[in-house]
This record gives sequence, C-alpha cells and structure tokens, in this order.
Amino acid sequence: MTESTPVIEMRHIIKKFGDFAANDDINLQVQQGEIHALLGENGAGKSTLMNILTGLLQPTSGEILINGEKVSVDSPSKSDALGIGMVHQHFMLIDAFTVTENIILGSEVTKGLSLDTKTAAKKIQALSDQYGLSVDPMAKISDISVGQQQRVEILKTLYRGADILIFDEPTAVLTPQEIDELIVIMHNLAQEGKSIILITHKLDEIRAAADTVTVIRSGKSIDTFPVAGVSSQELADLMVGREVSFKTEKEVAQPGKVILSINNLEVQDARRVAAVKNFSLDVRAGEIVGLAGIDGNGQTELIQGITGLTKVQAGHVKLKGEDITNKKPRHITEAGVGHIPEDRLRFGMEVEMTLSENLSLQTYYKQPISKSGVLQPAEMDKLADKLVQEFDVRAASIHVTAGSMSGGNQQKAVVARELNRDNDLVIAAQPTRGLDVGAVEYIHQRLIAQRTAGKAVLVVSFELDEILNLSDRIAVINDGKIVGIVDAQDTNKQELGLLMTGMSLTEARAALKEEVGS
Ligand SMILES: Nc1ncnc2c1ncn2[C@@H]1O[C@H](COP(=O)(O)OP(=O)(O)OP(=O)(O)O)[C@@H](O)[C@H]1O
Repeated sequence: MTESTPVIEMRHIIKKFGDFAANDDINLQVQQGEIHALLGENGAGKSTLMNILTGLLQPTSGEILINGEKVSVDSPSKSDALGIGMVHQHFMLIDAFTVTENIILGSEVTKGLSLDTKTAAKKIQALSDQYGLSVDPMAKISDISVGQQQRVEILKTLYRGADILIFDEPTAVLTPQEIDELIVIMHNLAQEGKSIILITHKLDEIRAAADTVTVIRSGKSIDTFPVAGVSSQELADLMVGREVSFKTEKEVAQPGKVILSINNLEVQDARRVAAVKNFSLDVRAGEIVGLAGIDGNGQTELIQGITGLTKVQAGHVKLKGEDITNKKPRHITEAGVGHIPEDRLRFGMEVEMTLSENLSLQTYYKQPISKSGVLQPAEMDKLADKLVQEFDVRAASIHVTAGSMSGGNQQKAVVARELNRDNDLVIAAQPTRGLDVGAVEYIHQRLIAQRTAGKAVLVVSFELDEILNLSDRIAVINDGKIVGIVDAQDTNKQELGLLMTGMSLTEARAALKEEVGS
C-alpha cells in the first residue's frame, strides 16, 4: 500500500431495485485521517451506498477496496471485521445498563464465567482519554446527556476496533454546544488516524468538520473537492442544482385570537413518570410558536397529550375554546388539528401501504376518496399525483410502498398530507428532520403560508436555525417545564442553547455577557 492508497475505495457502484438505479455508478475514495462528507438531496442514494459499505445491501455491480485490497462486504459482521463502524442517528443503547455494559454488549470479555467489566472499563477509559470522549464508564445511560450517549455510540465502534467511522446525521439531536464538541471529537479521531464518512444535510457543519466532500445527485457521484474555501451557499446550489435560500422571508406577525390553549398540563411518559409538568402555553391565529429543547425533555409527551395519542393526567387542552383534553385522536383531527409527527414511521405512515394510500390516510373515509362507503382508488391517485407534484415527493411511482422510499421523501409525503387539510392548528414536530436544504426551504415556506392564512402553528424542533427562522415567539422546555418564552428577534442560538440546559433567561444572559467580557 502506498501513502496515497485510499482507506476506502468504492468503484463504479451500481445498485438497482427493479429497474430503478438508487446508485448509478458511484465512485468514492476516502483517505486515511480524512473527514469526508457525503452530500446529496433526499433520495440521492447516500444511505444505499452506506448500506452497501456496511454489508446490509449487496451492490448489483461495482467493487469495494479497503486499503487497496478488493473485499466482499457480504454481511454486517464482515463489515465490522474490516474495521468499519457506524455511529447511528438513533442510539441503540439500553437505558438501565452502564456505559461499559452497553459498549461491551455483544463483544464481552469474560474472566472465568463472569463478565470482566473492570478490564473493559479500563480499556474504555483509555479510549476516551485518547480521543477526548469524556464520559464516565460506570454511569448509567439514563443518567447521562444525549451528547454523552452519542459518545458511547462512538466508543462502541472504537472498542470493536473500527478504523473507519460512518456518522449518519450525527448532530440532529445535539445542542449547539454539543455540536461544537462533536466536531472537536471528529477532528481528534481524524488526527489519530481514523477515517470518517460524514452524512449530513447541515452545510455549516460540513464546512466546520470535513476536509473533502463528494456530491451525489440522482444516484451519481458528480464531484469530489476540498471543503476549504467553499461557502454553504455554493454547496447548497451544487447539491440541489439551483439557487437555494436559507432564510425564509415573512411579514410581521398579526396574531389573532387564541387557537390552542394549554393549561397546567401534566403528562406521564411510558414509565409513568411525569414528563410534562404544569405546562401552560397559548398559540394564536397567525403566529408560529417554536418549542425548543433537548431531546427527551417532554416534547414527545406534550404533543402526544395534545393530539390524543397519550392520556393527560392533569390540566386542559383547548382548541378554539373547545376542551379537547383526552379526546380521541380522530376527534382532535376533525376538530381542526394537523399533526406532522416526529416519528414518521410510528405515527405518520403505514410503511406497507403505497405512497398514494398514505397520502389519503386522514381522509380516506370522506368524499371524494370514499363514496357511499366505497373507496375510490382513482380519486386517491388523483390526490396523490397533486401532492407529489406540489411537494416534490420523489419516488419511482405513487404505487411504491412508503417503506421503500428515502427518509426525506417519506417526510415530505407526511408534511404534504397534513398541510393539505384545512386546519386551524398545525403541530409540526421535527418537520424537516432528514430533509435536504432545498426541501427545508420549501417546507418552511409552506409553514409560513399557514401562518399568513391565519392558522396557528406550533413547531417543535431540535434545530435552532429552524426555530429561529420560523418562529415569532420561542418557548424553551427543560425537564417538562417551560424555562422561558422569548421573542424570536430578541434571542440567538447561544442563548437558546443555554436555556435548553435549564438555565433561566436571566442566568443565560448573564453568562453570555460574561463570555463576551472575558
Ligand atoms: N429497498 C428499496 N426498494 C426500492 N427502492 C429503494 C429501496 N431502498 C432505497 N430505494 C430508493 O433508492 C433511492 C435512494 O434512497 P436512499 O435512501 O439511498 O437516499 P438518501 O440519499 O439516503 O436520501 P435521504 O437524504 O432522504 O435519506 C430512493 O429513491 C429510494 O426510494
């Protein structure tokens, strides 16, 4: 192997599903110690390519070389053995176990008949020191922050000897402070000789973290170039193939009467522990209220409580004055609530059903989709054709199963269905999760159009750029309670990041003043 032999080389990768080529002659070269970003629109073929590298899918044709040697990655365990590790977007950790127990799960060291957690903990401590991944090996997962849980995921791959790490949308659930820390960790890993493939739609993060970027469009690798000196705007335009705007223009809000009124709400989580505590918030017609918070601070339970998916223990939810507390989800939908759920696969769609069927999920029992109780497939397809066109949902046809669509296009389909109904209130939870910048721009425009049309909009998001771009007012949730409500134009990412950790507004403003002063 010469110095310039890539650690990974994927040559002429083609992956077909039926007649459709999800990867259509992709070439990718990653050097040792490099952070290499993969950039591409929703459905461009990034996940397919990584599924091939991690042995989950077999290519129709093409070659993979690791350190110059041709290999066949015919299973995930083979990929593991070749030193390829995946840091998943959704953590796969067991809450009740310690950091060490989670890391050694599946690759246990035994001493006699018992697990040798002491030796493992030592090794984990050494890895954590070497790469700057500070986390207590003996802490329980349920007691550590989201950012620390991600470090455990990284340590898991290092413990198994990975030299090539794939990060799939790693910053989706992190605070701005944690994102900065993760970028430092990635640089440490690269400096110590690890190679990183970074999949993200966040262009600023590519610029902060990556050395090189490969752009994929419609299954083809169209360019690879160094990141230095390239602007986010250039990256966006190149990826989408047109000019993209990051900031959605909106008129000054003219809030009307209260549409959603939440009073002293209490909702428990699945373990019957109060997750939403004494929570009160109003959302008016013609305004967008953003709810910012770190994942797991009661947002999920709050939305489930409002939309009738979970029973509320105390307090009230009113829609235009009607008490809808603990009413059935169908009743709440009919009363005028649109819901873009955070977990599209659990609450947003039926993966076995077709795209067309999914687009009628909330209206299939009504005219014109049903006539005298009989489903009208032609009407269903007519609606699907309209929405697919309008929201640029990309799939081979409206009759493919939703499960076979790319994550971003599934999301666009759910958003299309929910915004197409005539609602008074739209609850949008992580509405642009996994979407490319072009699609984000479009969804933001559509949410703002809802506001212009006089609807109330509640946006729940981990993305502070999104919250700041969309909202008129921002409420911050921590440990199930509101820690502050601020006007969007009077705040910024850093301040929101501090509030999200539980600081009061006064404390956060004092801390930021001190930072500027020092
Ligand atoms: N099992 C499958 N059967 C049929 N089509 C598939 C299958 N898996 C993926 N595809 C199609 O391949 C294309 C590429 O999907 P892929 O998930 O690789 O895109 P992506 O770039 O990762 O997108 P995103 O940014 O939305 O996650 C999509 O059009 C998708 O519908």
